[in-house]
Amino acid sequence: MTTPTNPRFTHTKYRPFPRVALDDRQWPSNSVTTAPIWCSVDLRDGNQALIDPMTVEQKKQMWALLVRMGFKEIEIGFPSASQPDFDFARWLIEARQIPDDVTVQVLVQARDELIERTYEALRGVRRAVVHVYNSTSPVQREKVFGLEKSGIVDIARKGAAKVKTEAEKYPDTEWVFQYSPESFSSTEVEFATEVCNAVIDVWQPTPDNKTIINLPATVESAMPNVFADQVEWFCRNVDRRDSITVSIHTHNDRGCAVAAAEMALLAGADRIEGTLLGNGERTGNMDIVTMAMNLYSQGIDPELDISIADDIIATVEACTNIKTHPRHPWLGELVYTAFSGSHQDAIRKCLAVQTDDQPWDVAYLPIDPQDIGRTYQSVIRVNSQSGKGGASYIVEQALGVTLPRWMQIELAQHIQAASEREARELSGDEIVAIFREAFMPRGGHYELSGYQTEHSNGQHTIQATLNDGQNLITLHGKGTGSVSAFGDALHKTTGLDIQVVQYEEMSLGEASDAQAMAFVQISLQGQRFTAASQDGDTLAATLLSIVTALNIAISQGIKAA
Ligand SMILES: CC(=O)SCCNC(=O)CCNC(=O)[C@H](O)C(C)(C)COP(=O)(O)OP(=O)(O)OC[C@H]1O[C@@H](n2cnc3c(N)ncnc32)[C@H](O)[C@@H]1OP(=O)(O)O
Ligand SMILES: CC(C)C(=O)C(=O)O
Ligand SMILES: [Mg+2]
Repeated sequence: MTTPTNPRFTHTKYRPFPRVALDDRQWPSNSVTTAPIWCSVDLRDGNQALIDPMTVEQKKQMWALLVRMGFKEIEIGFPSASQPDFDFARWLIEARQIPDDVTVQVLVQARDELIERTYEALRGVRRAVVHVYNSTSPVQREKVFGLEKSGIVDIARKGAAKVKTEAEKYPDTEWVFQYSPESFSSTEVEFATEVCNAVIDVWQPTPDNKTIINLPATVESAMPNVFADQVEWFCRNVDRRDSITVSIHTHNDRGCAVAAAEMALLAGADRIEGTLLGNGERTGNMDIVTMAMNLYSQGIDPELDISIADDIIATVEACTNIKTHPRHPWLGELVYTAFSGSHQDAIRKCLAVQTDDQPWDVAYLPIDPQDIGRTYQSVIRVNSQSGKGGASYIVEQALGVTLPRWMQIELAQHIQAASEREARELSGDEIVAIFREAFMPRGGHYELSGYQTEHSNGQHTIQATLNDGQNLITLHGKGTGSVSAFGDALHKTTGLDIQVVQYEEMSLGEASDAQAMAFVQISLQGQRFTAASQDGDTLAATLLSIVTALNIAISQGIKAA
């Protein structure tokens, strides 16, 4: 047993949440196949949790983003509680900012004067959801409200009645009523259902005129499977199930808000409330972006435009003053980045064979980062944990060629040494610079000034000119190919026994002025030297790369005769 440093760290003062009696639960066998009705509560629940609540200007910015993303239901605030919320509602209505297919929603406590003010804020709106709530859990009943269950039912029933009678004063608006038994997940499910049934009895919804019943995990206090049981129990027992939209509103206290909302869909819910990137009270509201991307990555249309990921992050950060964690699911800066060698190797190999007409199937990348505007350049980043795949990928992207495997191994050694020396990540530019410095150094002992080749009777001959900085040296050689003929010519001139161990040449493009790239590894006095060269002609590129490899060898102490 570990003795905690702080003696107050005592688990025995907490109790497990009681399970729901639902032995024939169905939800574990269900699947989610379509997106739910989404409702953004960024402008209300997200806003009420901020150090500095949004100004009207920030609310306008957030509103524009939510509409652009395709939200059809947006909770715009608590207009009876604050003047900015009231003013924002008036601006939306008077400046005709609400598209025909978007419905605004507002929250209000079950208190008469607040409900009246709420309708004033909404005067003239085409369609709106009036969302009324009161708390139902034992702790709220006993310690906050000091009421028996009947008193709580009474608040709900009276609030619902007031919502209904006020609505009648504004007959030109299409009103939708929503009720939340706040702290639903911490309430005995039988009692929560009883309170909702009392509200339903007041509102008398029909299949053509539905009421929204929103089930909040105001504070997440149990595992998501317990929440799913509560939702399934509720859906089975609530009155007029066909006349209500069952909505879910989870918070993230245990880190499972998305999981709980997903399981609630399995359990029969129709609608999900949440916020972008999960801003909200304490650990936040359910993150709609994460849940929508979870659907998307399963081949389900999320019915929200998340392709504008960077705009979403920028707007949320500008309106909330909260930074996005680099490992935030789906959208964080690092979530499509691999530093480790084996991941980079797998990603590179999978990307090389992935085509647009096949289902996405790339190891370590659950979706194509390009779908949300991320480039493959940011996918592979290199530090001391990286192997040959990562650095090669970056050089290949920069040069437009595929490096031969032996070249990748050589490159990896240079990169590993540099990243360990620097003790940090190497940028793409640095990696390309290391490649060029190691394998394509400029200058050197010899410069290839020109060459001519001939081929007859199966034999290749070459005449080449080298400049050693002082003299022009003409060399002659023969062999079974131009490369071996050049090796022979170098041997005769320098006295060095140069064996071309590996070489590969490739074209860099389709156009007639295409550049060629050659990679070569020579063996000399028991050592290997690797070089690369680029030229308009493949043979020239190869000969240049041999001269470069020879120059590298000389620069490392190999002496010409
Ligand atoms: C889980 C959620 O997110 S719920 C939404 C929470 N959001 C907010 O509260 C943000 C906006 N709220 C506010 O600005 C203020 O609370 C206001 C303006 C609405 C009301 O302020 P106040 O009149 O000072 O009341 P306050 O919010 O402190 O509520 C306390 C009183 O309302 C009662 N009350 C609280 N919630 C409710 C409710 N949903 N329905 C009915 N009565 C309620 C309490 O029992 C308490 O009554 P008491 O004064 O008789 O003891
Ligand atoms: C008002 C309700 C829906 C709420 O925000 C909550 O219970 O978390
Ligand atoms: Mg909430």
